[in-house]
Amino acid sequence: MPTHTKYQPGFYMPPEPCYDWVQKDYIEHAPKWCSVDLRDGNQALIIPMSLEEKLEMWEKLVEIGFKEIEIGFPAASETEFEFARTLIERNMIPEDVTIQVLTQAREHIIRKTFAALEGCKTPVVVHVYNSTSVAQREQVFKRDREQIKQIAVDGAKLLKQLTDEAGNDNYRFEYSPESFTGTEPEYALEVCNAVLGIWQPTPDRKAIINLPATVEMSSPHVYACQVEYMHKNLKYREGVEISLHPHNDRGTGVADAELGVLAGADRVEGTLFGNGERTGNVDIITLAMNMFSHGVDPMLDFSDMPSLVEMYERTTRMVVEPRRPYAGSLVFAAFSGSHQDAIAKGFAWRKEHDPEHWTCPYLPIDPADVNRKYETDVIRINSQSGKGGIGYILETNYGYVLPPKMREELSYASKDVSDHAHKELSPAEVNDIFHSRYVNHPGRVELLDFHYTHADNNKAFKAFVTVKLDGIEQDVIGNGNGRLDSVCDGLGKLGLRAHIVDYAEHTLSTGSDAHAMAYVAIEGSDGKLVWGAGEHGDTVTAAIKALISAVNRACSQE
Ligand SMILES: CC(=O)SCCNC(=O)CCNC(=O)[C@H](O)C(C)(C)COP(=O)(O)OP(=O)(O)OC[C@H]1O[C@@H](n2cnc3c(N)ncnc32)[C@H](O)[C@@H]1OP(=O)(O)O
Ligand SMILES: CC(C)C(=O)C(=O)O
Ligand SMILES: [Mg+2]
Repeated sequence: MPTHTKYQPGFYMPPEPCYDWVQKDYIEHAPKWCSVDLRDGNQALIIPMSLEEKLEMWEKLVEIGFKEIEIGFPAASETEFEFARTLIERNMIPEDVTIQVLTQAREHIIRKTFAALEGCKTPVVVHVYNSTSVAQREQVFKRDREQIKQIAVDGAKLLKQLTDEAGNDNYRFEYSPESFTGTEPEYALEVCNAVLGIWQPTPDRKAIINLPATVEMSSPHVYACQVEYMHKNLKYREGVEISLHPHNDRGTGVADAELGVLAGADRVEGTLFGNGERTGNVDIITLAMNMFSHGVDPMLDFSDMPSLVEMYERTTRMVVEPRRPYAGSLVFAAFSGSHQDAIAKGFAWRKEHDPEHWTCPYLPIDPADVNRKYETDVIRINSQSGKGGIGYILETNYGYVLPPKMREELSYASKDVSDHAHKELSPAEVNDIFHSRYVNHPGRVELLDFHYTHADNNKAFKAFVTVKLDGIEQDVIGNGNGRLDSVCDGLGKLGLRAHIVDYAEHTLSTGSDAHAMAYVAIEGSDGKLVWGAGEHGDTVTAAIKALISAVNRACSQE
């Protein structure tokens, strides 16, 4: 039987209070971003990307606007090494993009890494790491604090030496106390300061100290305190960029990054859609779009999310789950009635009152900003949907503006269909339900012909109507104050109930043929409303057809 008693918190709070970050309410400008898709993302795939796939992903990352990209772990495999060589030899690295490579703090691996970089003229970050956590010191390296610090120092020295030998002043350095979150903060600080002592960074040639939540071990506020402690105590702070590298083991990688930036970090390493080891690296798309939704320019372009999802799924063989923030197929979808109603009203309100800003209920951003479609992605119909949604679907897709009470009735009818079929209804299916129930509805009465005379300055109408009633042709004359009224009178003379309670009409602005739509409610034998709709090229015919549809439906209910 599994028991929680074998677990205990494995993290360490800083030795001094570090809570300044609490007083900041949002991130005011974008941090430096570093994509680690081609390294941390790639090393966690069932089948790592091929050279061609890495190249395609690289081009997309550049297009999105990443200025720092960890391209791989060149000592890991031939593909990784070749990828670095390909970018360099084919001059594929834009001048304003810095490539970054990862190496363990081991001599032969560092040397191989430098070999992969030979001849690179554009800026490079060489990123070296060793684990500093209590668990790894004891269990993996079996070395004490001084010895572990020495691994970092030796690695840092070798990076500096090889860079000096090659005369590469376009190289900068990054150090990660890997498993930082399982390391005592004061010890992590000691190791990082020892590394910085070797590199002696300056504001002109900054070093990067990366603080990975290699395994996320605590609530995000603890990580924020750890980051703030490093921010306040690191030596050479003016010459150091503090970088975050959250993973997502507890599901709060995004919160780690956001609080870590508030706590003083300058830079964030992460991946598209949170790809990466185990539960993934922090999702840079979510971080960037969270800023965007606060009105802050994230300096990354995610304006075509569907094509990004397509490229990512193809090259990594991973899946973007439907509820992945800003990107999943369902993240803008409203099935439930009250949400649909609020969104439809929000759209209308924005159009009329404040087209410049986005305050729509239930939608944190405008779906169009990530190339998602209002027509298909937002209001979707199933058994949880309501009249607001049905009205929106029919209006936006087909131009039908149903009277509110009719919308309500149609929404219950659609709900029923969806409930019994156990499926979502497409706009076309909703339209079919609408047509088959209401529009030009057949029954006992069929309109064959009509014409009018009018008198008293259009205040009195005489309708001459020819119908087939139960298959027998009949002529009837009706009088009334309006055209429809006079037809009602005529139908009444044939013994049909045709007392109009509600009426609406409009022309259809969409489509090549100009059409008219009319909606009529008459009182049924039980006093309830019976609706009908008529669609025709001519407004008056549409109205009479709507009336006859309602009459036919009322007859069939008697
Ligand atoms: C949290 C992270 O994402 S870190 C990045 C992890 N990514 C990867 O490891 C992917 C690429 N790695 C690889 O392809 C391989 O690990 C290689 C080619 C780099 C090295 O492979 P190997 O030589 O077989 O060694 P391996 O990686 O298993 O490491 C084991 C040895 O290195 C030591 N070691 C591991 N990491 C480090 C480090 N950062 N610094 C110094 N020594 C290290 C271990 O203590 C162990 O030492 P031992 O041989 O004395 O027992
Ligand atoms: C190499 C380091 C930065 C890493 O990927 C991690 O600690 O998660
Ligand atoms: Mg990582």
